[in-house]
Parts: sequence; C-alpha cells; structure tokens
Amino acid sequence: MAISIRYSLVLKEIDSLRTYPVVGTLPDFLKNRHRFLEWVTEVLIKHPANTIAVRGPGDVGGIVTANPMNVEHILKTNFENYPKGSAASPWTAYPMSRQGLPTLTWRTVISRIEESPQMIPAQRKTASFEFSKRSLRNFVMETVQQEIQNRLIPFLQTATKTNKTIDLQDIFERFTFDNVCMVAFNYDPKFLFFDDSCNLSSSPFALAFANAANITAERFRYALPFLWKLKKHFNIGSEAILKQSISTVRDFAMKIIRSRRSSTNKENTDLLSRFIISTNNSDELLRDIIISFILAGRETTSSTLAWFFWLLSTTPQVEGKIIRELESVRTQFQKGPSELFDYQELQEMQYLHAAVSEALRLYPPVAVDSRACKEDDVMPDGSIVKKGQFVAYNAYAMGRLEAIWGRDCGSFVPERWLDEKGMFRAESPYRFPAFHAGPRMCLGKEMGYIQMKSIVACVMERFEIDVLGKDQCPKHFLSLTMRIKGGLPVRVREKKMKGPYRI
Ligand code: HEM
Repeated sequence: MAISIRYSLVLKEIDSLRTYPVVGTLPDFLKNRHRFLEWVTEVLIKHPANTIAVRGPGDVGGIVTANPMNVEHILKTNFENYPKGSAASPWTAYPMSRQGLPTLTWRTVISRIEESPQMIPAQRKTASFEFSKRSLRNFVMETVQQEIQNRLIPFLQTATKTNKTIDLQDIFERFTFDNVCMVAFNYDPKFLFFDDSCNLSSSPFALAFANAANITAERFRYALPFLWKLKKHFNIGSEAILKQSISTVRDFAMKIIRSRRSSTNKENTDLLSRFIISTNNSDELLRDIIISFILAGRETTSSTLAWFFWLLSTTPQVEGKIIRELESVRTQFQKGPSELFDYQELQEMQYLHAAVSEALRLYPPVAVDSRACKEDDVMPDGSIVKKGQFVAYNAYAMGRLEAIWGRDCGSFVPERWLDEKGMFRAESPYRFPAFHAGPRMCLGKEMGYIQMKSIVACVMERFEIDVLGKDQCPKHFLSLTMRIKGGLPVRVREKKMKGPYRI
C-alpha cells in the first residue's frame, strides 16, 4: 500500500499529468488528445513504476501501465478479474455483432480500438483447436501464395512499368483483406485487383467493411459522444453510412453462410466450414464469428508490414542481411528463382522473423489495450484499481522502455531477437504484448507471421522499394490499428532475380 502512495505522490510531480479537483486528469488528456500516444508514452516512461493513475469526473478512472509485472497480473495471474468490459473495448460492443452499444464516456479516450469482438470461451476453444491444425495452416499457406502469385507480383510489375507512386500500405491492406476473407469463408473479394494503368478496383464488401470499422473507431474520438449519438438517432452523416455498411456486411456474410449450409460440398478447408461441422451455432452467431475474424486479421498484419518497409528503408544493413538470408535459404532448398517459399522454408528464416518482430516491437498494431476491473485489486507495483475502473496496458510505450530493451530501445535492431547461434529467441509476452498474452492471446499469430514473411520475402527478392520521404518518421493514425497516416508512398523497380536453379 505504501508503494502506491509513493507513486501517486510522484505522479503529482510529473507536470504533464496533473490531477485537478472534480475533473481529475481529464484536462491533461483533452489537451494532449492530438498527440495522445506520444504523450502517454512520455508520461509512462518518466514514471518510476511505468504506471499512471487516471482520474475523471466522479469515480471514473483507472490505470495505464507499461510495467510487465502488471501486464502479467492483468492478462494471466488475475485474468478472471479483468474482462473486456463495455467501456474498456469498443469492439465488445461493435454494432456489427449483437452485444449492444457501450456507454461512451471520456474514458474511451484512452481505450484501445480493438480489432475483434470477444469470443465466448466455447468459440475460442473451437477456433484455437482449428488454428492448431496443420490442414488450416496449409490452407493459409496456399491462399497466401495464390494472392502473391496472381495479384501482388503482377501489381508491382505493372507499377514498375507505369512508374507510378503507389501506397504500399493500401496494397497490403487489400492483400490481407482478400486473404483473411479466403481463410474465413473461402470468398475472394478481389480487393487487390487492378487494370493496366495500376488503377485499383473497389470491392463493395471491402468498402462496407472499412466504413463500418472506421466509423466505429471514429466514435471514440468524439470529445462529446452525444454528438454521434444524435447523428445515430436521426440517421444522418457518418452514422447513416455506418448503418448501411453494417447491414451490407451482415447480409453478405449471411448469404455465404446460408449457401454453405445448403451446399452438398462439405469440404472443411476454411474456418466457416470448420465451425459449421464442429458446432451447433446459429447462423447469426456464425456470422458474428466470421466478421470478428476478418476484423482481427485485416489490418494487423498490413499495418505491421507498412511500418516494416519504412524501417527497412532507413536501415540498409538490415536489408542486406535479409537478402543474404533469402539467398541462403534458396540455395539450401535448391529452389528455382521464381518459386515462392513454402512453410518449411519460411521457418528457416530466423533473421527475417527477428526483423518482423522488431517492427512489431516498435509499432505494435494494437498499441494500447484495455480491460475492466471486476473487483478492487492491487497491482504488483502497488497501484490500486477499484471495481468498475479500467486497466490499460500500453504496448507502444513498452517497446520504448530502456528497462526492457536496453539503451538502444529506440533503434531498429533485429539482432536483439537472436541468440549466439543466430536462432530467434522469443521474448516473454508480458514484456512484448503485441499479440496480447495469457488465455486470450491472439489466435492468428502464426497466420500473421506466414503472411508477413511470405510477402516480405517475395517483395524484397523481386523489387526495389524506394520509400518517398523516408527520412521523416511517418506519423501514425490510430484507427482500429496503428496505421501510417497518409499511407506509405513508394516507387517500385523490378530486380533481376538471381540465385540457384532447381536441378
Ligand atoms: C501482426 C499481426 C497480428 C497482431 C499484432 C495481432 C494482435 C492481437 C491482439 C493484441 C489481440 C488481443 C485483442 C484483445 O483481446 O484485446 C488479438 C486477438 C485475436 N487475433 Fe490477432 N493479431 C494479429 C494477426 C491476426 C490474424 C492474421 C488473425 C486471423 C484471423 C488474428 C486473429 C485473432 C483473434 C481471433 C483474436 C481474438 C482472440 C480471443 O478473443 O480469444 N490475429 N490479436
């Protein structure tokens, strides 16, 4: 108890976070809304326990932490005490699912915009079992390779010929949307589709999905939440678009589910078939599960890839090491120059695995994640949380803590993930919670690495990527995930592929 008193005293001394009578820390939050993530990170880094108490009007409030001991306590040791909670997560109340809307208060300013409605334990069990199967992994691998071969490479080749500036983040978003739809319900929205001048197509399903997700995320940026509620009540502006988009997505998903149920082809390759075969879920529940998977997988890998290619553009030595590793794997497996890497070959790429993980450390797509507190509790660092308050962990700040990563924590150094033999060394998920940790850990981690490593290997072997304005660190945009604001503009040149031929 004494420790927490000491921390709250220290807290008052940090001039960037003051506690005022009645309104608590709200004024500082509002003042720094435009640079919320940087500001919270600065405050957390300065604080001796890397935890801050946030107080609002009345008894609302909670803590934001970057302390691994607290993260372990919240996500594992005392997991039952920290459910998602309505105010803790926009997605738990995501209107595309059926759980109703949360009461949005100023607290949501610090809420992380999550990518997935919470699955109930039975659904999670089924999903987790399916994700552990080799057959699903093979299906993921196959769909990734097809999208690379039929869409990504031809698109980048066309971009080379037209010499157009392209937004690489947008391309990755289109790729992952197509891919996650294929894995979820074997439907190809053809979002990464283009003509000879490199103009990209639009997909009504993808557009409706993006609108629904982005407008929901926007709600959490309203300083006066009654404004969006008013729009919703009168069905005008963004709320009218949201309503329309949600019904497009739902109708579409429902059509696929019904046609699958009546189909005689009972092949269980995608997730939908697997859920139909192994559970008794209603169509509405299946629809929500499938939508939640698409939400979880559509922007997480693409935003990581966009940050990765920017980081790479600033570190030619890292680029060189990845290229050498790709050459060596190609030689080891005697692959022809145009053949794509398979799962086993991706597993050999230890340095690439480290480089992607390093990008995730610095730019975790889920930058801040939060939970609600069920009963009064004391964190391992002594901070007190009351029933009904929120607890949030800040993965972005944790990636910038010297105490975890050492003095070079601000630099992109994949080597920190390798042991003396050059093998990837995983970090504790409580120190590196990019994929969350404990019983609700991300189910798509392996799928994410398959996508990211396959794409990076393909692009780096075949193309030179010239990032425009690479000397400026891009600004981030917090929507459902932490994306690059304005995208990643690049010019592409085709490389001549060298390397061993299969004999
Ligand atoms: C770089 C890639 C990814 C990152 C960093 C990431 C991160 C996360 C995080 C932080 C959570 C926890 C959310 C929460 O409960 O608050 C999560 C959950 C989840 N992720 Fe991922 N994710 C990634 C890719 C994927 C992919 C490709 C899929 C596949 C569709 C996926 C499926 C899921 C699912 C189903 C959950 C919910 C688990 C549950 O509620 O029990 N993720 N992910």
